[in-house]
Amino acid sequence: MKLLILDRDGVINEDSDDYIKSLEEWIPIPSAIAAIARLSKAGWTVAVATNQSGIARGYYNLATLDSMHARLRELVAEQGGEIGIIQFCPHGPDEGCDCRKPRPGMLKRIAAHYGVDLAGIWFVGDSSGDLEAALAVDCQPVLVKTGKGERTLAKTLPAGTLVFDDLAAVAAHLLQ
Ligand SMILES: O=P(O)(O)OC[C@@H](O)[C@H]1O[C@@H](OP(=O)(O)O)[C@@H](O)[C@@H](O)[C@@H]1O
Ligand SMILES: [Mg+2]
Ligand SMILES: [Zn+2]
Repeated sequence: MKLLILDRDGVINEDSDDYIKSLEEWIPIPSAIAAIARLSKAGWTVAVATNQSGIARGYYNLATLDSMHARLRELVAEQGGEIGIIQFCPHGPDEGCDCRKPRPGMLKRIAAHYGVDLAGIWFVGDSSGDLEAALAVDCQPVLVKTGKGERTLAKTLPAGTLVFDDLAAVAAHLLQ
């Protein structure tokens, strides 16, 4: 199974240090939407694993989060593709859940959903926590320079991390 797992904020859509608190603040990266559609049409399953501590912080609610994900699905479908499972962690940093990246709980749930092993599956993110979550379950850590990616690139990266400008470049590599 060709499975690709994506972080959301900073990879699929623009990120903000003030969180993405409303549908209006959810600004897709156009080339990322096109990349997801291209991958999907080429037989890839594209899943998402996203930290959404803004829920626990009271910045927005589940209905708002669902509206962002409905919009994401709509935009990809308009280009003939589809998004697979979207896993999110609604918890705050102090709740000790197993799903908040850098813990790999969401990646494990995605693998279980599709009945696949995570070893070597690419997980594309913009933050250190994404890369650490990947390593925790033997996924291939992939950093993109969009979102917080440039900031992450300025720090020491885990050995073996692949770096691409953006999701479109990741898709071009996978589809070459
Ligand atoms: O990149 P993904 O995982 O899709 O989502 C990240 C967001 O949930 C937010 O995560 C927060 O981190 P804290 O949760 O406050 O540590 C901050 O980095 C925000 O800027 C960011 O929008
Ligand atoms: Mg991110
Ligand atoms: Zn969680």
